[in-house]
Amino acid sequence: MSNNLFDFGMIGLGVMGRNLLLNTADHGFSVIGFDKDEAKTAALEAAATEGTTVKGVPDLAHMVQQLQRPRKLMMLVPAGKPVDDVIESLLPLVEKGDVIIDGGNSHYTDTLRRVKYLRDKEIHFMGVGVSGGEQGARTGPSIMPGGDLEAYSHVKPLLEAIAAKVNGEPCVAYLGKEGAGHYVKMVHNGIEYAIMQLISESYTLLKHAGLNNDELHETFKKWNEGALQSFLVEITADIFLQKDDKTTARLLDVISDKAGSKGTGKWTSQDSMELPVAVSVIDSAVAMRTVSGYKEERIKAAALYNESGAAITVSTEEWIKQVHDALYFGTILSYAQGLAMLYQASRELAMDIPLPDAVSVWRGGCIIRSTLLETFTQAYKNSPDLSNILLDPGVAAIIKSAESNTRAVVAQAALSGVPAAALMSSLAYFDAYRSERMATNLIQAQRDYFGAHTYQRTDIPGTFHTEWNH
Ligand SMILES: NC(=O)C1=CN([C@@H]2O[C@H](COP(=O)(O)OP(=O)(O)OC[C@H]3O[C@@H](n4cnc5c(N)ncnc54)[C@H](OP(=O)(O)O)[C@@H]3O)[C@@H](O)[C@H]2O)C=CC1
Ligand SMILES: O=C(CO)[C@H](O)[C@H](O)COP(=O)(O)O
Repeated sequence: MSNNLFDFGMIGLGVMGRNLLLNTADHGFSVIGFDKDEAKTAALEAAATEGTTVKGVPDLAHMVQQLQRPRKLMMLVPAGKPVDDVIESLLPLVEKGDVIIDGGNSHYTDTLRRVKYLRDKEIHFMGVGVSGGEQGARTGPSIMPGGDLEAYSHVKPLLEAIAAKVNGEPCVAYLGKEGAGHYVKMVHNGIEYAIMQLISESYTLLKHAGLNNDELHETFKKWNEGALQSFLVEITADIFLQKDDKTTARLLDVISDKAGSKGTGKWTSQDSMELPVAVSVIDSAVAMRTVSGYKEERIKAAALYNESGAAITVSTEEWIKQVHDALYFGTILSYAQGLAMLYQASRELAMDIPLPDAVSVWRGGCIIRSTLLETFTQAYKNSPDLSNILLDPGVAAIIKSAESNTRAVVAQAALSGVPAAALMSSLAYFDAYRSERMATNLIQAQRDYFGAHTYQRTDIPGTFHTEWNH
C-alpha cells in the first residue's frame, strides 16, 4: 500500500461484494469497501485473512478519497436502480480517467446507456459479469469483462489475480466492447437455466424408475467422474444427501417446487428473439420455472388428469445409462444454442465478442463450468469462426454417440407422462437443425395463401405470389 492509498474499492458488501473484495486482498491488493448497510461495512475487516489490507468505511466519499488514481471501483449491488443510484453518488467524487465497474447482473442495454453517460464525463464504465456464487467470489470466480480497452488495461492485473485458474490460466479475458461483458454473463445464465432444468428433468426421470435419494446421489456422483463432470452435476450429487434440520426427511424432499428467478434467463430468451437466434432449450427452462409457479392450478390439473403413464420398460441400469446420455446431449445443445446466440449478437450488436475466449473463461470458477468446455475450446481452436459448435466434427461425434439414448428417453418420458420439456426441446431443435429441408415450405405457402406474403422457389430465383385456388 503506497501513500496510504488503497488499490481497489468495493461498493456493496453483500454475498458477492464482500467475498470478491476479500479475495482481492488475499492476492496482495489493498482494498476498501462500503455498504449502505453499516453492519456489513463493520463486519468486513473481521472477515479478512490475517496480514491482508482490508478496510471498511461507513461513508462513500471517505472511501473514494482513499483510492489510488486512476481510481478502480467496483459495485456489486442489485441490478437496476441501485446501480444508477451508486453512479449518481459517485459522480461528484470521481475524476476524469477513473474506472467504475458494475460487477452485478445488469442488463446489457443498461450498461450501454451507462457507458455512454459516463464517457461524456470522461469516466470509464465497465460492465463485468462475475460468476461462481459466494464460494467462487471468495476463492476464484469466472470474470467476463467488457468495456473500453484502456479501462481494461487498468484492471487486468487485478482481475487476472483474483479469477479462477485452469491449467494456470486465469478465467478472465477481455470479451468485447461496452455491454459485451454483461451480454456474455446474461447468456451464461441462460445456459445455466437450461442445464439446471435438464438436470432436474433427469432427476425426475430417475425417480420415476424408483431411485431413492441415496441412489440418486451415487448416480450423479458417478456421472460427475465421467463425461458429465461439471459444477452443477457435482452440487446436485451433494444435494441428495443433505438432511433436513427440522424433520427426519432429506431437505430436497421438503423444498417447495416453485422455482424462483431474478430474470437473466428470461432476458436471454427475450434477446434471442430480437436477434433472432433459436435458444429453445433455454426458453423451455424459463417456461418451466414459470409453470412451477402455477402450484394451485397444477394441483387441480393433477386431480383432473391423473392417469398414470407407461412404466419404464428397460432395466434400471440401462435407464440410468440412457438418462445420462440424454442429459449429456441436452447439455451440449444448451451450450450450442447459447454460443450461437453470442456468435450472432457479436455481429448484430457490434460487440466483437471473442467466442474462444468466452468459452475459455467459463472453464473454471463459474456455475456452468464443465469438462465439455475443453471440447468446445478444441472446436474453436480448429475453427475460430464457428457459427454453431454442432458443426464441429468432434462435437458431432459426441452427439451421435448420445443420440439414440436421447430418443429413447424422450419417447419414454412422453409415454410415461413425465415432464421433460428441455430434453424434448433439445432433441426437437437438433432434428430441425440437421434437416436439409424442413416443412416450413408449407408455412410459406399458407402465408402467401392468406396474406399474399410471397415466397421463394427452390428452382427459380426471385419472389413469387400465387392466386391460390380457394
Ligand atoms: N449471489 C450470487 O450468487 C450472484 C449474484 N450476482 C449479482 O451480483 C449483484 C450483487 O448480488 P449479491 O451480492 O448476491 O447481493 P446482496 O443483496 O447480497 O448484496 C448487495 C449489497 O449491496 C448493498 N447496496 C444496495 N444499494 C447500495 C448502495 N446504493 N450503496 C451501497 N450499497 C448498496 C445492499 O445493501 P442492502 O441489503 O441494505 O440493500 C447489499 O448489502 C447482483 O446484481 C446479483 O445479481 C452475480 C453472480 C452471482
Ligand atoms: O448469476 C448468477 C450465477 O452466475 C446467479 O446466481 C444466478 O443467475 C441466479 O439467478 P436466478 O435467481 O435467476 O436463478
